[in-house]
Amino acid sequence: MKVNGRVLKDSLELRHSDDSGYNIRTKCRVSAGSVILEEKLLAAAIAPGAAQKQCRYCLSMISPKVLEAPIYCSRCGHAHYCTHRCMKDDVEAHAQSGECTLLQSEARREELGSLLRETCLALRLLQKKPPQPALLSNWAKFLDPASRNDAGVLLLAARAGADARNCAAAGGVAGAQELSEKAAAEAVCQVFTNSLEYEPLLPVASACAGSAAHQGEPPAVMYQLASRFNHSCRANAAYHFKPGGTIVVRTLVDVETDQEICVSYLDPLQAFPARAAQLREKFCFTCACERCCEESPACRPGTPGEGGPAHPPSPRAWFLSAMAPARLPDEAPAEDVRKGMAAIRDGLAELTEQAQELFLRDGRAAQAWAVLEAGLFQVVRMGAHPLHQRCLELYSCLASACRVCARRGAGVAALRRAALYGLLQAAAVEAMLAVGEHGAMPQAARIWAETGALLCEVLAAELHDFRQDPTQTESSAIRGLGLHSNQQLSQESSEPSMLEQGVYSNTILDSSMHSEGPATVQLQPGECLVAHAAPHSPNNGADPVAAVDGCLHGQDSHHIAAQHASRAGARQLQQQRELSAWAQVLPSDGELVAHASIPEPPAEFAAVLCATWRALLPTALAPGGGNEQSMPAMPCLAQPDGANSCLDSHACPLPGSNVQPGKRQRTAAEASEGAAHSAPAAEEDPAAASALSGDAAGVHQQDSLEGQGLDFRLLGEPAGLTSSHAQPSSKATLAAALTSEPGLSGIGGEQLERLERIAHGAAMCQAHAAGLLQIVLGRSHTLTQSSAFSAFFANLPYRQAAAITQLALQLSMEGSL
Ligand SMILES: C[S@@+](CC[C@H](N)C(=O)[O-])C[C@H]1O[C@@H](n2cnc3c(N)ncnc32)[C@H](O)[C@@H]1O
Repeated sequence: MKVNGRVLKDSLELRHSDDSGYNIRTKCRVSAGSVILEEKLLAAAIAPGAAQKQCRYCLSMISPKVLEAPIYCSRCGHAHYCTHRCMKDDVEAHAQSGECTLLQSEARREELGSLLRETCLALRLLQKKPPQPALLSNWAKFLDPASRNDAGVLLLAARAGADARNCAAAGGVAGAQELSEKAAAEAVCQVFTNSLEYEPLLPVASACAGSAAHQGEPPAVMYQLASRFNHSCRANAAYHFKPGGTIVVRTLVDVETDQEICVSYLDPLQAFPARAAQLREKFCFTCACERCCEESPACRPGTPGEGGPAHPPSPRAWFLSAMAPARLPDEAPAEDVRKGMAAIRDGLAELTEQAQELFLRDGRAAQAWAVLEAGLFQVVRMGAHPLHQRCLELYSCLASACRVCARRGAGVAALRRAALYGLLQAAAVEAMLAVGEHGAMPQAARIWAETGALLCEVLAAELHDFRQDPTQTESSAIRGLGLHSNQQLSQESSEPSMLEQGVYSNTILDSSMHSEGPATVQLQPGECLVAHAAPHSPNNGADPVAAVDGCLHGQDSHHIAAQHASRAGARQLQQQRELSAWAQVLPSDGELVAHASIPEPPAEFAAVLCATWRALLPTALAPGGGNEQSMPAMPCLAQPDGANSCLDSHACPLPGSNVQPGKRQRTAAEASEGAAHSAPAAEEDPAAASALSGDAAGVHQQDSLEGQGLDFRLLGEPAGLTSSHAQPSSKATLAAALTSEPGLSGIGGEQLERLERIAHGAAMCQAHAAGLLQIVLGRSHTLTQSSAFSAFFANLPYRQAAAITQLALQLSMEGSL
């Protein structure tokens, strides 16, 4: 290995620059999907929660058989192994580093809590030959109370580590050397700066296993070289792990000679504030990557209040945060436009927080579904573009929440709803790729794969229902009575109400921003998967914010489109010189173009997904459907002026909003009272009760896109999911597989066609995921029936699984592979 211009891995070199310390660059052009580094572990440590489940040496999960007769270090009792061989190979490092001594002390283990993992890793790092050049520790920043309020905790870890090592040395452990607190503190900081989390199945993990990401903290791992990649929120490389801890780094796009190679330390789908906060809190640095420079408020056009430099934002940043305060006249003063956008931004930010709290932290799926869905439609009506980055985060949460509700008893109709949100999420992440955010490719692959898996689940549930009752019509399927119908949402029923939790805040409502109709979204005939956002022309040319922050406005026909199905639309955009007003602020041509090396979806993509969307939509239940009693009572959000009518009752997503015209609805305050007295809305309001009960008369159904219930056109059209009316060609293999399944011979034409559409959509999602995964993970992970992909189909009867897998395989071959 060489440093400062010397060769590292044939094509890589580690260079020092003053502003970002060491970074890794290519010495030659590298094409997308190339392995640029494959490296063995330098050191690893297991999180306390996983101590008995994962091998401390090779990091693999310990088999149930071994767990019956565990293999562990008899001194500390906390180092578990998968085989005697692993224990033998680890014995020296475990003892010499002082880790064994540290783990023997119950008091220390408790004192350190989750920091035990980092402390053990620091000890193991110190036991190795120090990597050269020395690893960055960011020591001054980590231990400065001004930049980190838990600096004291790091010192605690350092002290505990040093004590343990000194005890081991004093106790005569062979090879254990004394350690100063200072050296231990520096090693702890090096761990915080350079370690990675070992998640061997990612990015396929959450798609395949679903639960892997939620099984507690993964091991922390360090590498000589791989730990030295700088971060970018628009990374051009991504890593994954092989069993045993070896890391593989692959380029996501073509990388030119001498270009820096960066990976992402976080989920790049997050909006700028969340990313910035995470990097600051976890790594103590302010990201200086290209994307952050484009998205940070400091880089946005100057506004009187914000004082940033007056230059236009990048088209990408604009596109992914497009919004148009609705109901503002063309000549609205810039101040009104600004206020409108601020209200939308606040609304989205609040919903993101609610998603974090309700679902991710508290696991309240039903409440999260109801609250987020209501809020989402509201902010979209206020003018947020449905492909706004923050909507993407909400779709993700809604898809998971609906899926959890389906499992807890809301049935197949909730599962269909989950699939709708899955498709929206996938469309939004595809939009990111289409406008050049290639760092999101691993996430895009995972999301397409998950959406495919969700569609498979819908299919399996529908087939199950059909077998149970072959006479059932679609309308009985609507009630979602089939799948898991005897399970209640009991886990949530005893939870405090949303209002008690204070989740109903009206801060996202601003009376001036209420919209009568959807934000202006224009579709062109025949376009497939086209996302549009029409920027408001700068009506006061002096204020670029008004122009640039993209007020979508009716009479302003300039629009921007990213055609996801074939990236031609994004390319076309540059040529659309009718984008005159927008063109004034576009920094340069060609920025809204996907990287040429990103795989395009298979040819029939758009038509198939639109058909799948249409097949799901009429029978996807609104919140509260399916399993009535324990679903949350959902009052309509009150308007700030105290009026108690629903914002937009013909399209209100909430149960209870489909009451007779003129019927008084409950205010949030009344609902709060009702909730506080644990009197379900259902008892007070027969219409709401009927909606909650899943009764066909009361359920929000959408018999067609014109349905009176929740109008998904608002989201589906701009995401391109309704824009193709071309019928995808029928796949004979699927139809044959479906009709030949035992118990399905009597399946009717319409029902069969619906199921085919869903199955075809599943295959298409998997095929596109496979194309992306081939870049991220390599050819060995290409879709095959024997690969991990088969796990998606675990719920399906074998023949459908085989037919879909085969079709997906064929499509991925025909398509981008
Ligand atoms: C794993 S190290 C990367 C290698 C490091 N540059 C070095 O000199 O060894 C991570 C540290 O590099 C710096 N860094 C990485 N990416 C950065 C970015 N996008 N912006 C600013 N600093 C960054 C931060 O100090 C961060 O804590």
